[in-house]
Amino acid sequence: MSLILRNGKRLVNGNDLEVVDVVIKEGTITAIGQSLPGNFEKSVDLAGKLITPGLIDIHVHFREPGFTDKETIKTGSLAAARGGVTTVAAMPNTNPVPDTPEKYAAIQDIIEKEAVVNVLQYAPITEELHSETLVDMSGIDAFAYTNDGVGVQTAGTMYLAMKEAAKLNKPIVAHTEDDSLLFGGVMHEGKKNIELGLPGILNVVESSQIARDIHLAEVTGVHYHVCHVSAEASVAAIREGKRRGVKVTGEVTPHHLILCEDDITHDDAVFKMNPPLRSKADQEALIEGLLDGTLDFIATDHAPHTHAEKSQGFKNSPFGIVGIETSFALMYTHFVKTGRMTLEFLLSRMGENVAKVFKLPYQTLEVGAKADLAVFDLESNYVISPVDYLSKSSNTPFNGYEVYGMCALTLVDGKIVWKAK
Ligand SMILES: NC(=O)N[C@@H](CC(=O)O)C(=O)O
Ligand SMILES: [Zn+2]
Ligand SMILES: [Zn+2]
Repeated sequence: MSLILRNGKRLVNGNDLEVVDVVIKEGTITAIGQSLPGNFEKSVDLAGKLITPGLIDIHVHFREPGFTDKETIKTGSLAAARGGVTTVAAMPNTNPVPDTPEKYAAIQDIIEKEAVVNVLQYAPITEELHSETLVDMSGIDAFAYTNDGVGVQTAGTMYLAMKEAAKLNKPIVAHTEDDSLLFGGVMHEGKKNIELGLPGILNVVESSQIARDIHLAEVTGVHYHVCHVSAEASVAAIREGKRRGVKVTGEVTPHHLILCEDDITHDDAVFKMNPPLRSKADQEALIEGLLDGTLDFIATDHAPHTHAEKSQGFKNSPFGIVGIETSFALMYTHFVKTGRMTLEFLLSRMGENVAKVFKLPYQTLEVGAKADLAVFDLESNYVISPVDYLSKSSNTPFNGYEVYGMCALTLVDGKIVWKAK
């Protein structure tokens, strides 16, 4: 099968683009250039849209096995394709938790059969995510280990996990949340929770565990990666850790970069996620942290829940929002269109930098590279609408937002896995 994508625009540097055709044969890019001659079995006119290596989202919940009413590996990966995301990493807070080689292999089997994009599967740090017994890390050959969904509550367990992961040269990825500081909180402890009369979640719930873990990472030498950083003090702790030479990295979500507690209009669980939307000052610290390299990249924490589950208000609904279908458009609209970052910077933080941090293969737009590609329409706007989602769930406060940067086409291994109508 030979395919030519005509009249795309690739990034040269900053925000500068140049018109190119891209030829793909047997899943590989075989030519890039202007007005390329030749006969091809299939030709697609990109009409001046951006063509770029596919995005990587290192933090998603695909809910399989166990919670397939919220999402499956099939629907989650279709949603990824619609977002221009060609590689994802799925969290292990499934049922069962993949805490044995057999349970882990069972998920790999589903991925092999069902996934339309590249899906990596995390293994947990402890059995049942319970902070007690470490999984057999050498027996479960995952790219990284995490208990995302819950924090590792005891320092001793985290220390032993880090020692083992360091020995295997694998990262420890941490959802940082000290349960003893939670006091039943459901949203950020700030202004809005008082206005709405809801119990708050302190910033130190997160930042104190990050501080603990950075010290443990320093003595164990492990690569320690922090999920969904939300608080100013957390950014400061990571910045200081990096300065001391600790192998610490961090991610930030589009929702924590774009929203803060002031944007919560009323008691609606569409605004409920963990960690919560924090103060304006926290939001600004996250943006600064991303811009200065303290936070290494963007990940969505795509966390689908059913409409029924999310219709129970802040107190009773589960934490989490979807994000994989809208991450590029939201970030492009709010940060590149407004001049706060270049397109080059954004794409690196949604692709190349993620690959660098986790030592994953990264497909550049070059002859000889595997054709994992995304095409984005930067010129026209559209309204984010739940009826368009390929995800089973639509729980996000961004429904109704007007954005630029719709994904028009996605290819994995040279095959079209998403094409906008
Ligand atoms: N982020 C969330 O609010 N929820 C996630 C768990 C998590 O990422 O901590 C989920 O699994 O629903
Ligand atoms: Zn988490
Ligand atoms: Zn998560």
